[in-house]
Amino acid sequence: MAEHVSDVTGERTAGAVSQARAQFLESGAAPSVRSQIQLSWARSASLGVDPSELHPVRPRDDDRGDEVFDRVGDVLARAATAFEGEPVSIIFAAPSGRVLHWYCADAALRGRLEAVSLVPGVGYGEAHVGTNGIGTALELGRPTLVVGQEHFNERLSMFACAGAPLHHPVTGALLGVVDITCAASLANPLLLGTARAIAVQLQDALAAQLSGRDTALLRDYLATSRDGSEPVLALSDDVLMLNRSAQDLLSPQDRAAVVSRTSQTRVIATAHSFRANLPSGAVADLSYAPTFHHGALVGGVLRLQLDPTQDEPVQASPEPPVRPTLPGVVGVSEAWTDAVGRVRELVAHQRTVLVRGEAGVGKLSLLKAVHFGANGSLHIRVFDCAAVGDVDRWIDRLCDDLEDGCGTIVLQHLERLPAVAVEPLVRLLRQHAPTSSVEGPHWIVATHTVSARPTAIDAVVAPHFDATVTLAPLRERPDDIPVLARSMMQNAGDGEDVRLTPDALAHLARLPWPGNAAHLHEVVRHAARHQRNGLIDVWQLPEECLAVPDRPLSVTESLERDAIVRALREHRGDTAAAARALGLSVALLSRQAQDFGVLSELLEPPPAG
Ligand SMILES: Nc1ncnc2c1ncn2[C@@H]1O[C@H](COP(=O)(O)OP(=O)(O)OP(=O)(O)O)[C@@H](O)[C@H]1O
Repeated sequence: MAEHVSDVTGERTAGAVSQARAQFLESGAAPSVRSQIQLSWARSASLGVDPSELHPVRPRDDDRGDEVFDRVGDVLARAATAFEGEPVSIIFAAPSGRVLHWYCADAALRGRLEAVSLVPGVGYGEAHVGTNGIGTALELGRPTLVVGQEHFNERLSMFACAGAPLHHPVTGALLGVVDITCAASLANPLLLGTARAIAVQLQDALAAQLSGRDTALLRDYLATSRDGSEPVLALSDDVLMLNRSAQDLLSPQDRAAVVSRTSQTRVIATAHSFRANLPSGAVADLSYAPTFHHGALVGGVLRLQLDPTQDEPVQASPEPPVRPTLPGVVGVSEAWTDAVGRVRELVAHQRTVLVRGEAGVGKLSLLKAVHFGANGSLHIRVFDCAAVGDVDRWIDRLCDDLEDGCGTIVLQHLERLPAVAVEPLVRLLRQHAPTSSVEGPHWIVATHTVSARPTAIDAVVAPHFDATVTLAPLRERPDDIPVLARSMMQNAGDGEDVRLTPDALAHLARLPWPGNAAHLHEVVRHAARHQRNGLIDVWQLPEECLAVPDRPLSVTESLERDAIVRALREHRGDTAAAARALGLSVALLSRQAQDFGVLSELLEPPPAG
């Protein structure tokens, strides 16, 4: 066997490497040098690296090295303090070989490093400067020591460099390299062990930044999609990963449908298969394997095949926008369209109208909508009866605006009118009635939130309006709920195409909505803010939608309900695990879940299918 001459400590050996290098530069071969150096020299020569002079290049910032350095920089800085006062430098470089950071407390060494441009921003890959601790470790993907004349470039032969690559703790992707550089005369095999130990510390720091749940899911995903030929997805509540084959195969709509369909069966803690019809018309066969972390279900990995008879996914057509009944409002129920028709007609005939209904039912929205001009202008002035202040001045302002004749006066929240303002307002309504036939839009309408018991407003003020229109609560016009929810989602998506699945829309239509449209609006906005893949299914709706209590809940009870729903959702219907997470007994959790009207599907995983 040829004697390898790279024993880094021997004088005689250093001379032999020098000779081998000269031989290589002359003949292109140097059999006596260890093979990894010989191959690196060959690569350097074929890349056209100059063996005598350095030509520093500054590679473009095309890798994610800075981002990685941000995450491990503190650990590296701490490791570097161990070398304070020593003539060594610790360098971190990106996968491209671009030096990102260096620590060097020794002024003389610093000067020598600067002389060879071994400084941040400069490329030290093999393609830039030939064989060296940074570039060759990156090329080989393993710790590498390069000493003195083993450097391809003569100018670097005064150094010894030990490079240890930094790999992603889960994916194994190359993220950079830690290099220790010192004078060649100080070369020591321990340099390599030290560089490797620092790289391990950095990798541990990266691992600590990953949650155990994510790591478990990622590991299963990588194991399943190893050869990359089969479409694979991994998903949990927070993560969605697709390999290239899955990305190529699925249109965004099909992708969202697969995720949605899977979220319904993810509560099942055993591997299972199912079929799904996709928006493109294709049929997908899906095999799902759950992932566990410390015994808890965290998500799972999905292998997918499209039915071979339908292998050409068709682009799904976009969901048609909801057509508003009037500008800014939608509704299809008879109750809604009747109310709109009556208000329009009364306003057109300059009659004073009182629009009654529960809180948040859409009284003001309806009045605004009927007053939108063709040019988008709004011809109303809203006076909030809850903010009257000085009654005389408030009535004066009302009169002025009526005389201006440039719009309808809306008295919002008439039920909150202070008692002292009742009589002056009644007087105004009486005076106003005869003038309502005068040309110009100057009539009065009001919104009135009804309460369980009649109030003074019902008895004293309401009779002075020409007509009353009552807008039914949402629970009495469930047909409006899906159109309202879709329209609200179109506006809440912030430019993104976010949708509620048909199941989610149907589920929303079954809920009682004590806060009416305002309540629904709040829920839609919350769901849009927390969505991850553009499609919101029943299980991604806010906690309150997954429980239907048969009585109003107190604030504390609502918080308890949310915690129970969250835990059941997180543990995929495993009541024992959810109870453990909440510190409750299973019996108490079940009792409370029942009391709060938690959907039974959350307590019993749905069957696969
Ligand atoms: N028909 C509708 N179409 C679209 N959005 C609606 C409709 N009805 C109500 N909304 C929305 O519901 C919310 C509440 O509506 P609005 O303020 O008109 O209710 P309200 O009955 O006047 O409430 P309150 O009496 O509590 O002040 C608003 O965000 C509004 O945009």
